Amino acid sequence: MMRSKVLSLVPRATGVCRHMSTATKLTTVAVDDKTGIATLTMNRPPVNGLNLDLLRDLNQSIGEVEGNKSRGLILTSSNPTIFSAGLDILEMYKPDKDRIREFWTALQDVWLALYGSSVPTAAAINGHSPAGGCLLATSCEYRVMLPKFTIGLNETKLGIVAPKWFMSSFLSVLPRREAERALNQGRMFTTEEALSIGLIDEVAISKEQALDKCAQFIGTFAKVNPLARSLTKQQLRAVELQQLENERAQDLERFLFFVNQPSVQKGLGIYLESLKKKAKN
Ligand SMILES: CCCCCCCCC/C=C/C(=O)SCCNC(=O)CCNC(=O)[C@H](O)C(C)(C)COP(=O)(O)OP(=O)(O)OC[C@H]1O[C@@H](n2cnc3c(N)ncnc32)[C@H](O)[C@@H]1OP(=O)(O)O
Repeated sequence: MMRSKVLSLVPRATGVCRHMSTATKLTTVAVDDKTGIATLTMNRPPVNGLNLDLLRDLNQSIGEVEGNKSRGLILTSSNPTIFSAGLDILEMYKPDKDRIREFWTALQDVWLALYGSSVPTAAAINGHSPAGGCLLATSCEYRVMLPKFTIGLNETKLGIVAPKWFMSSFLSVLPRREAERALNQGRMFTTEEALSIGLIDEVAISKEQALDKCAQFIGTFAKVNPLARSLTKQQLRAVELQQLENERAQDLERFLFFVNQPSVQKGLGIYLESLKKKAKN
């Protein structure tokens, strides 16, 4: 039975799905009654750009899943072609000085909550997943992706630098040599390339199949003691988590200094223009 207010009932393949969150607007959490697995869906048109509001909602939803004793968390998108376009560049371009602090702090919070989540996590990557999208996906323990999309940390291509903790998630999935090369190149991988290098674990032909495969992964822990499993995961991830916890303030100042450099602002402006021109053509 659900432990928080049930707002609506929606049948799904595996069982009855109960939508729980939803004081928030940009994310929803639906818990499958049969499997006990929560699906957290990002829903910020047009591209699930991670702005302050979406980050806050993500953080709240992850907290909700932690709190409601779900058996696992599947992260996905309501957009049929985009998992997440990464950070909303508009938050970083000509930023408001108070809001950008809150923005970066909210991103730190989301990473700490997702990478350090006590429940098993999986990403059903049902669309493109650049930069911050890849950060979210690689913070999960398992990734299933649909064909003909791309994923990667492309920061260097935008003239920006992925922070250490972005690299930590990436390095928890890829061998160091592959991660280093891809980060330096700002490389985006196709689904097929991502599978062959190990950046994703499986390919699915539909979102439904991706969700099922994620649920199967989470099901592999059914006979493992949950406390032992979560303590094991958290010990394995403790160094990276603790590093950001210890350096949060410096990390924020580093980001602010970097992003406010005139050359970085100019580069972000040019990149935004190129995205808009592409949309017009
Ligand atoms: C030392 C440490 C220091 C720290 C230094 C700082 C470190 C920061 C780390 C940064 C991490 C990041 O995530 S940076 C973000 C990186 N993200 C990207 O490069 C993704 C860019 N976007 C894309 O590639 C594409 O949009 C893609 C996601 C594939 C979807 O393609 P589509 O053709 O479907 O859609 P588009 O037409 O391109 O986009 C639709 C609209 O959304 C807008 N849009 C797309 N992506 C956007 C984005 N990320 N932010 C804002 N707006 C975006 C477009 O401009 C369009 O706006 P209109 O024309 O107005 O409709």
